[in-house]
Amino acid sequence: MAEEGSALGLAGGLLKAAAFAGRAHGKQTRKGDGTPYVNHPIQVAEFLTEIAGITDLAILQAALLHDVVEDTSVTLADIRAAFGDQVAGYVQEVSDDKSCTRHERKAAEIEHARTASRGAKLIKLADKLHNLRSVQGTPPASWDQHRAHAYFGFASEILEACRGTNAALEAAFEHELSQDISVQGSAPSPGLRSDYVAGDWRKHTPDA
Ligand SMILES: Nc1nc2c(ncn2[C@@H]2O[C@H](COP(=O)(O)OP(=O)(O)O)[C@@H](OP(=O)(O)OP(=O)(O)O)[C@H]2O)c(=O)[nH]1
Repeated sequence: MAEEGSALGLAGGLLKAAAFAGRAHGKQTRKGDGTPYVNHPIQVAEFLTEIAGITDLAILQAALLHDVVEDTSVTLADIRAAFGDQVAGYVQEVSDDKSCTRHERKAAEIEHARTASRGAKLIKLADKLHNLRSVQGTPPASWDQHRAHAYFGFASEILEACRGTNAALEAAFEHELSQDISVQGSAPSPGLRSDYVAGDWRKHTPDA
């Protein structure tokens, strides 16, 4: 078996988590472009290496697995058994409670981000950065311009909650927030509205 920390050990650890996530997400697709859902956690892990310069295997594995407990039948105990306590801990930190309403869940997500570990904050930032790019490229079909602006506002609150974690990732996030969006033929306007006030995301995000 490859030694942990060796190049082969790191590659093996990453591939093990990617394969696990692929099996767990199965035929799930992204809401916007209908591509396999697993593309999202893979992209999140890539942002962490490419933009943030992260090489910590546990953080990268948790990025690959970050939606598995929230969105599939896999449990934290399964993650712990396959990847250990540290990875399971990060996944727990970034998993939302799907039994709550959408407003409760999103408010809790912002609140938890403030006190999350550095690893969990890195994953949150990369996760929302990819979602922002998805909204710009192919937003979920049911979203209008207001809903897209609401998501950018919500994401900006996640950014503020995670400030001071990684300068390059935060700069990429800020850049994304300032980019124009145009949904369903609306006139392009900066994703994060200049008059956005904390909590405004609730106005155009249905609670259920
Ligand atoms: N922007 C975008 N989002 C998509 C797409 N496909 C699935 N999603 C998921 O939809 C969520 C945003 O939709 P909302 O209506 O605000 O939230 P909800 O699905 O959790 O109720 C994101 O969750 P999240 O909690 O913000 O992030 P995550 O941790 O679940 O990834 C994201 O994961 C897509 O193509 N584009």
